[in-house]
Amino acid sequence: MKILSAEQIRAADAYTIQSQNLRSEELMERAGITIFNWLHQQLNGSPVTLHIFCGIGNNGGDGLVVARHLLEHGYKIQVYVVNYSDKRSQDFLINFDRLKEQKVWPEILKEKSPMPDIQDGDIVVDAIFGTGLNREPSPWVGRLMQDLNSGKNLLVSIDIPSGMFLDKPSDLGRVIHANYVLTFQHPKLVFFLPSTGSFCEQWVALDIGLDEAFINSLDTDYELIGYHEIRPLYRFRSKFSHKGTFGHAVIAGGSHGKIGAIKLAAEACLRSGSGLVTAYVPGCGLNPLQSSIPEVMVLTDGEEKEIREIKIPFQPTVVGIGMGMGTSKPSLAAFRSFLEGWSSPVVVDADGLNMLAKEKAMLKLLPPLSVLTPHPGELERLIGSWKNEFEKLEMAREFVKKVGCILVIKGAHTIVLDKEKGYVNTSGNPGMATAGSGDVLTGVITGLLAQGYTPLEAALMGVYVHGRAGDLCLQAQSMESLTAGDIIIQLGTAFREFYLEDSTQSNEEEGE
Ligand SMILES: NC(=O)C1=CN([C@@H]2O[C@H](COP(=O)(O)OP(=O)(O)OC[C@H]3O[C@@H](n4cnc5c(N)ncnc54)[C@H](OP(=O)(O)O)[C@@H]3O)[C@@H](O)[C@H]2O)[C@@H](O)CC1
Ligand SMILES: Nc1ncnc2c1ncn2[C@@H]1O[C@H](COP(=O)(O)OP(=O)(O)O)[C@@H](O)[C@H]1O
Ligand SMILES: [K+]
Repeated sequence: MKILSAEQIRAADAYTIQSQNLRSEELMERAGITIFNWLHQQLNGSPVTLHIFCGIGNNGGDGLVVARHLLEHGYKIQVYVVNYSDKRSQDFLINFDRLKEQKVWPEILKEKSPMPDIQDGDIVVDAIFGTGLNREPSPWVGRLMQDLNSGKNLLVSIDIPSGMFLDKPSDLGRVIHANYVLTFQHPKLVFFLPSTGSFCEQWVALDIGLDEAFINSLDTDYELIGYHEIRPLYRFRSKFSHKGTFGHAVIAGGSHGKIGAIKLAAEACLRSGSGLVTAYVPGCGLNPLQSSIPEVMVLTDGEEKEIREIKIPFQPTVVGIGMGMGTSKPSLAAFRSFLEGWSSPVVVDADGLNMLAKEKAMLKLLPPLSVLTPHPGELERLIGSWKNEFEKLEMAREFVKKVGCILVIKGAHTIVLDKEKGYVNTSGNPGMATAGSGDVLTGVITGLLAQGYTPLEAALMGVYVHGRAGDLCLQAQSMESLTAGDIIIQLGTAFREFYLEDSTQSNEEEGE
């Protein structure tokens, strides 16, 4: 699903009005009714009081439409106009009059107005600012937002939490902390970034009939990926395939005390369908690997405790490298000389990334379209520090263009970047913040590359399937107990869902 910028949202809005021959107030009515229907479905006529805070633009206009429909369906409402400007929009004014026709006179809140009386358990609907925010809210509006945030009320934001910019950092002291964001048609990038995402606890994208053909024609910087985007990439196996069809992956790394990283990555690689898997480890890895995963072949370095040279006596399809490897001078030299002699995409993780950060000249040795899988700490070592999430993404995009790689920025919503686009993943859960889960991801991506998926496909499918396997773990256990090994076990079910016609996946429309 495409993630639109503020400008693209305005364009889709304008295009829809024109192509469907609508008046803008009719689109607002449709938007407001859609929000009302969602609320009505959840509340089912409950006697709770809803306090609707409206700005003076179109987001406020939406709030007024919602208020009118709530009233018509017998809900108890209190409506406020947060009067931060005199420039009321046309459609706001139309709906302001319609509400007054229903004998509702909203309370006008100004700088010195006392905070309205809201009882614990009442619901607050936030329609103060939408996508038209173009400067910081003034301090008194910020204070009102803080008061609303500190109450014991469910906070439902229309379109976006008020005070949040879509394409630049926001002053988070002046942003509504929404329990639910009822957004129009497509989710916004800020819902998925760590700093702003925590202000959007759950989001729901509501279809208001914006022209999807037009939206599909837009070239967006970001896309959301879930089951429906990944399934078409899935390749069914032909009846006459054999293990040679699915490649031979090498998982290289490990050092004394860190052979487990290779065990996890190699097993995940195998369970993602690589025909053959060989682990390349220092001598101390031989026995533990041979006894724990007999399906995986093992090659050892002459050294016992760390890798000092990487000599692979056959031509592997793909190499995943760096997990638990350490960054000592001899290991770095081995990595460098491996890259000098290697020309097809590699998957680099963990200490492989740290070595690239230590000796940036090695980045030039990376074969084109190699997949790099940093967590935030590794990313910072690679690209330098950033002031905010937007700068981070800009810097990461620059890096991708310069190096010619695919970058998998790991996190709650992992973002896969190639030179064209960013893909925001929707699967996964905080239970996956556990030792070794990144090693599993590297194994999965390497296994997919071994089978012939392109590097971008392997990164996208790998990230989605890894998160999905993590989510499946929670059907039988808790976030606390989840281990990286459990994720490997669930890979089977996660892949199997691609065979099923009617999967129950629907995380595109609703997220947390
Ligand atoms: N897209 C769609 O498909 C649909 C969109 N719809 C709805 O429209 C919403 C966008 O509405 P919007 O453009 O009127 O802007 P909104 O956020 O209400 O702000 C109002 C005005 O406030 C001003 N202003 C800005 N910052 C300020 C500040 N800090 N302090 C003071 N003033 C400030 C600024 O005007 P300015 O003063 O700069 O001229 C701005 O124009 C969108 O989120 C959705 O809810 C639906 O109705 C239909 C379908
Ligand atoms: N809160 C979270 N929600 C979803 N996925 C998460 C969360 N925290 C971590 N993960 C995932 O778990 C993995 C952690 O990787 P990493 O930090 O490299 O772990 P390790 O180094 O222990 O292997 C990443 O794929 C990341 O996206
Ligand atoms: K809002």
